[in-house]
Amino acid sequence: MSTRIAFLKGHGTENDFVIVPDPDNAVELTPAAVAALCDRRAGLGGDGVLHVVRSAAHPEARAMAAEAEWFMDYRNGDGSVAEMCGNGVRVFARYLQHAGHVSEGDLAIATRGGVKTVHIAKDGDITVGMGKARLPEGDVTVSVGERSWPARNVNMGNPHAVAFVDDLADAGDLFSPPPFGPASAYPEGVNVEFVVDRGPRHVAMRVHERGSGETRSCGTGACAVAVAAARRDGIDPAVTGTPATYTVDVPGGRLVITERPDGEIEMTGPAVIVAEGEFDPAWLESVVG
Ligand SMILES: N[C@@H](CCC[C@H](N)C(=O)O)C(=O)O
Repeated sequence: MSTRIAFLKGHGTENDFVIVPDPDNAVELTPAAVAALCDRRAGLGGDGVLHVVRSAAHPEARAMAAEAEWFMDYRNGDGSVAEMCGNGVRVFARYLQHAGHVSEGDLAIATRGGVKTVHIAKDGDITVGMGKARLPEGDVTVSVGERSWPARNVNMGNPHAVAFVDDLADAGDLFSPPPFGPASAYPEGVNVEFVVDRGPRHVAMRVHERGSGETRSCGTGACAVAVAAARRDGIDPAVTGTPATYTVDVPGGRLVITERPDGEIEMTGPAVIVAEGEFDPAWLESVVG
């Protein structure tokens, strides 16, 4: 890692990120460096890192460069790599706007989960085309300690297990021990959502994220929850020919999810930049060598 590195801090429904602008992909973000940046006591603190790189400069994104100028190289707080981050991609778009790279309107962002279309609205909210959900067949179970719940396996580019519970407090302290789904269904680990009903097409959730622990929100998780809730309610837009919209409350705010008859899912929510600065070079040296 070179010595002088700029950062920003941002969040989407309080799913918070350290943003590292690095157009030429010159910063070596090792897993240890990411974990140090995300450390809430000894580092800057965040659920993950949004590494902002031009697609043409990143080996994983070069093939998408003609479609999307910028690549969201997303990392979880423990340094692991994930395919997609729904709150992250809104905050990523907000950063591009803040830095003057884009203005209000539509843009395409490359992610490991493919190119996502993003709309920055005048009112400040950001809408992301999240793609289609996959619903692998087969029952899955999520467990916390001695307790288990049946869950729905939903893939939003990344893996989710959605469990409907009587009370969000049922899940207890999601950190000790963390919830898990069966390794056979989730060989790469899983994000677990616990969900309760709040009203017609309105649910609330808690989430334990793979690689980050319990967070205040998860955008891909909210999409997985909306789809699982719709199927549970007997609603499939592909069958009815009508879009289905669910409001999903998360501990850090609210997301609105619409599934269209063609299966495409759109998520709308806020994205905020809260600070910007430069890492202290001596500190960086000490944590990443
Ligand atoms: N917070 C994210 C999801 C981030 C990735 C996830 N932890 C994984 O490993 O799949 C979101 O808003 O979608």
